[in-house]
Amino acid sequence: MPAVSVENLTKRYGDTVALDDVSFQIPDGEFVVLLGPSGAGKSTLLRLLNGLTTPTEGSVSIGDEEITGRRDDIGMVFQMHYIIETMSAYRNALTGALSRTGLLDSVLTWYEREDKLAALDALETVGLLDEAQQRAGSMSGGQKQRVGIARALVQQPNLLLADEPVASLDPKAAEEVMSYMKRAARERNLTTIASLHQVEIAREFGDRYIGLRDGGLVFDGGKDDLTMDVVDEIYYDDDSPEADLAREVAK
Ligand SMILES: Nc1ncnc2c1ncn2[C@@H]1O[C@H](COP(=O)(O)OP(=O)(O)OP(=O)(O)O)[C@@H](O)[C@H]1O
Repeated sequence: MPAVSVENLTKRYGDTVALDDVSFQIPDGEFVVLLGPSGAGKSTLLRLLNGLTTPTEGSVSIGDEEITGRRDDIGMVFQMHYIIETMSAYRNALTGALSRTGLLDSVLTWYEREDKLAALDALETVGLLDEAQQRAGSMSGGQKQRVGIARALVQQPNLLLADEPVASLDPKAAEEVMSYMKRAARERNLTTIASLHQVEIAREFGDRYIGLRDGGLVFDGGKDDLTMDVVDEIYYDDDSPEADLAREVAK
């Protein structure tokens, strides 16, 4: 059974078709990169996968369960990391256990021993064990994003979703963050879907690529199939710097 099944998924906002009859299946443990210009529907798809919004038509299933609302077993990493700057990396990672612990317990700092171990384990996975007690606010953008990944891992997700996780980082930090995300996914056989603007980084990390344009699926394939023509097809009338760079890299 696939880890994720998307069947004829359509999302309309009034007259806007944000996602148009999209279908695909993702096997367990695959690392999928979502590509597409601004407005293509990437965030909408991630929000549907996370149960943050409901389909107009079609369905999304995790394993054999159709998603009907927000779920605790789906980890999310955002462009803005939303970590708490005054807390240590460790305490930020621990908040990933909130879905199991409950808000009151977390405020009173009653975490289970297994959650504490999970937080340390997750920090180790993202290369921040030595910085566990460092105040998150004093960390670099890349380190903060790695704390965000650790927090998502503590949630013990069955699916990891990342919406433009490295868009606000310089290329070196972006590559580092993606390396750690890939490592986390590999080590835990964690099915991951990450939307990325930077095709040069995408090329390095994806097992598979899904290209969206105007809400429709225009590409679904591996690295070798991600040719210049395909990139042009995905970004056809987008003249943003990211799209120009994408074409440059695909040459
Ligand atoms: N809540 C909403 N209400 C109305 N329209 C929306 C809403 N969310 C998304 N849209 C529209 O749906 C389309 C797809 O948007 P979406 O944010 O999914 O694209 P995207 O590929 O993630 O773009 P970006 O890279 O800029 O985030 C756009 O036309 C957008 O304006």
